[in-house]
Amino acid sequence: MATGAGAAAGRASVRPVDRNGVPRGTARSKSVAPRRPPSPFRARPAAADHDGSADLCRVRVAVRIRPKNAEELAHGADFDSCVELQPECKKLKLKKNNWTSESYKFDEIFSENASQKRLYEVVAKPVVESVLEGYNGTVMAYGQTGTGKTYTVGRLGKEDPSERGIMVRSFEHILSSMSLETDSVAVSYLQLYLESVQDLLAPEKTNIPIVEDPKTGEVSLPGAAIVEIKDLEHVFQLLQIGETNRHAANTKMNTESSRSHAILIIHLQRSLRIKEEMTTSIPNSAEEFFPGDIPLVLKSKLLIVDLAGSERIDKSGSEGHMIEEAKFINLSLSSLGKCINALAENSPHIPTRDSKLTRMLRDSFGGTARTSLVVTIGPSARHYSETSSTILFGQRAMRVVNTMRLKEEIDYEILYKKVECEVDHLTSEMERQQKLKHIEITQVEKRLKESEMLFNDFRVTSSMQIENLEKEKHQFGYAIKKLMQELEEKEGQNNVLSQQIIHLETSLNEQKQQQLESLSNTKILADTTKTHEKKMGELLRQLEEERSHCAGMKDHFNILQQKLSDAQSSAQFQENMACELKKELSEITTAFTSQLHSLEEKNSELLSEKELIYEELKSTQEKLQHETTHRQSLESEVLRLKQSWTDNCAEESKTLCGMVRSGSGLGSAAFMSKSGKSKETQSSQRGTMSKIFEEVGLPSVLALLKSNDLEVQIHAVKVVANLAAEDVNQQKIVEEGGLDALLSLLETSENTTIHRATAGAIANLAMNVSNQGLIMSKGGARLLANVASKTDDPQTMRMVAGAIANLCGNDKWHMMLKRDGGIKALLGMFQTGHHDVIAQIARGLSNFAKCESRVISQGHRKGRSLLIDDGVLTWIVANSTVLSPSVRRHIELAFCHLAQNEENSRDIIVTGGIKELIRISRESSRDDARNLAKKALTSNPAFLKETQ
Ligand SMILES: Nc1ncnc2c1ncn2[C@@H]1O[C@H](COP(=O)(O)OP(=O)(O)OP(=O)(O)O)[C@@H](O)[C@H]1O
Repeated sequence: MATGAGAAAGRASVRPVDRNGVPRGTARSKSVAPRRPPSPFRARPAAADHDGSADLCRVRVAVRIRPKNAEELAHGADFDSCVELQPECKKLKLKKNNWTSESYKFDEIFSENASQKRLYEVVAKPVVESVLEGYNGTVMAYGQTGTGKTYTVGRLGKEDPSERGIMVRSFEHILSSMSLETDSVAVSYLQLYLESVQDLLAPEKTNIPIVEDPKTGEVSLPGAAIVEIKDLEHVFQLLQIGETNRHAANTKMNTESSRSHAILIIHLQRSLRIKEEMTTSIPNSAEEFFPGDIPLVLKSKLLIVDLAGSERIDKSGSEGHMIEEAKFINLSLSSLGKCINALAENSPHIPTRDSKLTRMLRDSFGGTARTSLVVTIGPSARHYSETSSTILFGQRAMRVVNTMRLKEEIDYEILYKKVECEVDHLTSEMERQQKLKHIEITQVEKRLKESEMLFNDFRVTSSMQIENLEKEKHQFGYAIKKLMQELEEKEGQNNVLSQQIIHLETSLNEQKQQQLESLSNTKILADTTKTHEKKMGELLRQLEEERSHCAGMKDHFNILQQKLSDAQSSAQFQENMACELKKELSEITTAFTSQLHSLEEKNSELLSEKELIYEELKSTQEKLQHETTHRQSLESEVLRLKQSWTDNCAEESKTLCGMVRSGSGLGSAAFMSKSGKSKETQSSQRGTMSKIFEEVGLPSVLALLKSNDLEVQIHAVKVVANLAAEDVNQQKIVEEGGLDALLSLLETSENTTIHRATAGAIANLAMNVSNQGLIMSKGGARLLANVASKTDDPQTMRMVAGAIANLCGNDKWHMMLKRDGGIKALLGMFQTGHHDVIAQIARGLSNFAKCESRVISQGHRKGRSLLIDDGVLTWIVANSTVLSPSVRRHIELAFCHLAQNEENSRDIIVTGGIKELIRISRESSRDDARNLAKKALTSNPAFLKETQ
């Protein structure tokens, strides 16, 4: 019950819905199931509808009437119907008497013939559809005890699918609408019993704290088991486990009355991807970081609540511990009623914190969930006032308006994984790039080095070559110069020779002239001429030689010149080559430098990208850290509040209990009200007793227990017995010595009426746990057993059996109870054959076996059952089938609890109990007994061997 509707904030993004239930400003994801047309149950306005925008979220209320049961059919007018249905106009008439009636309009009316299927489709299906779309939802059954809440909500119908109730059908619907590959369905199953939240799937977890998020108002139970669902078979298993662990009892109003509120929470988680075009209210940073691909989850919860029935203790016949249970049930239901009233009247204060039930249902009434309520009623006029108050509750609930909101969250887990993946990917990419870069640099460096070496080699060889060429050139130059000189010298010599020849020719000619002139000296002249001619021939030959030598020299000079020019062109070529190599080297260096630059740029880009991702990762981690710290501080705040609340509650509950009891009056004295007297006689007797009590005071009344006058003694015991039915008096009676006086009367008196009334008083005192210890330690069980062995009065036996049955409900005293003969006495009273006595025996054995089984399963005790030595097993096997059905159901349950202890296997087999176990597993009318019997038959190796 939300005290403020606009409390949504924080991590989850909460979007309001439009008139069709679609979140405003959001395009729906493909993965979300398309909306179905609204069901008539959802759309049809009711008498108490509010303004248009809230209509869709008003709590929807349907009424279902149970068919008459065997008792109602058997009795006549007393059980006449007080309800007249007009389903066609969704109205019902409640008849106070033949002339006064009132008419009420609801969202739907279901007659006694309405099928489970139709009820699911009209009441629960629209809520389940909303839950599949991401909203929270609640389906709840409310009504008087025995009017069909569990039938409507929790019926398993494993064998007969048409019998299936809302829980099973919701799972069928959810599992057929979801893909368990991408989405998940999980369940928690809890009971609220005596104001303690217990896990029905892990019963060792008790007192589970209820935690409320102060920002969003979200209620959670972090201590409860959340079991992921695999398939429908798994659902059946879990629901059966829950049913077996749920507290139930046999009351006058319902043989299988639920003594706790059962709350099934189905957690759905559906994956979404928000695409770029979608407008979301997810933080911008996330969208910037993962544009167009933000992992989102729609988380929703469906609460299916089977409330324990409201009951009038006097009517339901609750006794002992059951009275305590009934008080807690009524208290939490009255808190729920107060919250509904406050919400219906728009009161500024909603007393949500008054009970754990209202705290757990905070979101269902006045919160963000779509809520449907089935109010169950019985037809009988005998229960007119309960039916009327149930109907008024439903009418008020119809005025409660919820504000449905869609809750979507960033899937931080997936986001975190995604970021991690991205970082991993980038890191490995960066490392890869760095490796590649390193390889490239190494290769380029290697090539550069090789080129440098080549270049150096080339430079050395070419400079050597140039040097050689220079040398050669120099040598050639020198040789040419020398040749030229020689040539010049030869030419000089030639010139001298030519001049000599010219001179000789001239002188020859002159001599010839002279010869002509002097004929006498002809001979001498001829000789001289000959000598001269000879000399000239020699000179000509020398000249010729010189000339050919000169031509050779010229050729050699030409060759040398050719060689020089060749050497010069080779040096030019070498120089060109060096230039080209230089150019190539500078190109390689430039390319390498630019490659190096681009790699460095890429590297710095990758580094800054990595830094960005790290920052985002850091902020996500900080967010998570912040969330965790916030949650921890909330938990400690809740613990602190819980402590102070518990302290306050202790005070308040005392007061309230007193009020409830005073409402039920002395008439609720369980073991005195069945005396067969008329109501008027009882109430006048009660009046007289209270008067005596008020006027004379408890000490004086207790003193009269020791009176010598038998009549006075009888009246005093009756007064004490009636007073002992009230919790408030019990402690005083014990403190003033009343218990001692009663036990002493039981021991000393021989009077049957005294025995009966005293046993009744002790039975009433034995309802209280602290008194049980006193009764046992003062030998009460032994004295009760003694009376049982002496009396043949069925009413006395009923009181004695009732007292022992109450003591059986406390495992601390089991050993002593057995030792003092309590169990034997219980079985011994069976011979009376009186139904009421046998019912108490059955109740006692069932209490004993149930408590013992619990203690053994929790490992606090070992060994075979204490009941076996006293012959209980043999008795059960021999008698269970001849007992009346209502008694047999208790006995079957007791037997099944005994069968859970493997230490009892041998005795069960020897006494022929296997047959009985098989019979119970097939025929028992109690689902829990059938389930326990099946469990024992399939899990106990000794039984398996026997059955094979
Ligand atoms: N619509 C129905 N059709 C047939 N039988 C029904 C219907 N409603 C209830 N019953 C029967 O009535 C009996 C009591 O029903 P049920 O146990 O569901 O009541 P309840 O309201 O849950 O009671 P309590 O609050 O005591 O647990 C059961 O035997 C059940 O099978």
